[in-house]
Amino acid sequence: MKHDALVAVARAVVETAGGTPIDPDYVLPADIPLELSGEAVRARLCVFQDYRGADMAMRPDLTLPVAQREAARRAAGEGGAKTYTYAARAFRIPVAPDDQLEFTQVGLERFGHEASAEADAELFALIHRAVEACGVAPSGVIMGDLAIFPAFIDALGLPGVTADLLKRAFRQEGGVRAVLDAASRPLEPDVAAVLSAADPVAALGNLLSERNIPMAGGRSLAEIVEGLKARCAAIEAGGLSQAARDVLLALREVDCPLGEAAGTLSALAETHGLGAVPGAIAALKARAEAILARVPAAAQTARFRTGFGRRFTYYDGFVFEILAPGLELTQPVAAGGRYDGLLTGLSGGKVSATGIGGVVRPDRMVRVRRAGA
Ligand SMILES: N[C@@H](Cc1c[nH]c[nH+]1)C(=O)O
Repeated sequence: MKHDALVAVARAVVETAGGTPIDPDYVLPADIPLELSGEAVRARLCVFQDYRGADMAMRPDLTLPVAQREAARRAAGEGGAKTYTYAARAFRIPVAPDDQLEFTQVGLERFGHEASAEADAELFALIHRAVEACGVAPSGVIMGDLAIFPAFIDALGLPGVTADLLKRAFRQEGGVRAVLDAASRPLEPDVAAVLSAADPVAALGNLLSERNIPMAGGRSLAEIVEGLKARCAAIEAGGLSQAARDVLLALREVDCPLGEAAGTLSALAETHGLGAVPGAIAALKARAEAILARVPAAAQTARFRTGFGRRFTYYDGFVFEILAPGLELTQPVAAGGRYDGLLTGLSGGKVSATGIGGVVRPDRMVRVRRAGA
């Protein structure tokens, strides 16, 4: 089957969820994807300036422009539960020579439906079915839950600044380790001098250029200064106990078959005497059971990783990627997850509604099928 035939097959599966077809704005104000993409996607955004000199971006996915439309619809006073389906173009600078900058995502976004283990499992099963209908047998599924790490942080009862710093650090690869290392030693004198300067952002810029240190990772100087201030506050608040460090390091490492995830996390919480985590773990357990009931093959293919889920920072619960033979780990054939806080964020707090969605990538599935033929 050629690309367009796979698009049609995937689309037919996705449309069994009902809903309205949509093809929203191609171009977004750049700050929306810049703020809501994780480092990996942020580095791959297609950004340009328009005639006003304003930074704009080609949509890197459909979730953002669809959610933007939905936030506007709700802000205009409309409500209810809504499902949108699409087979539409997205734009990212390729990670590999065989990926294209412009590619089609076939998927759906659902707003205002009850958030539950069943709803998560239903969405995952639908996307999994779309992959299978395209003739691709998933070689692996990676799942995460963005609610787990914050629940452990809250249960540890850390000072507020430290807890916030760690929750933010979790969103970056290697971030938690860096905070744990940094929280145990005082700020380097030249960094402390930057923070006490009249204009810390300018002082940081000078320090970096004096030392010939390039900017990497897509963060602005102002964001780096914010991070340093938070780190400073966390150190002043007493850093982290050895017990807290042990839990967080162990938590970060959890990578196990989906069916074992809840047990592994409960054991970790119990070993460290953390009483307040069971709610988040029970939600994970119910979801894992619902997924394994609907997609029995996931018992062999699906793994849970605490540290997974950083492609977009709008995710705040269940998140997954489906992998296929012959493609890199960075090239999933399907992905999705829950983002119950996104509409609130996009509307500046004017509206709120649950959100969940997922996509498949026919361009990658064509290559998997060709390689297997
Ligand atoms: N937009 C995500 C997938 C997704 C859709 N809905 C929720 N998640 C991506 O491109 O990876």
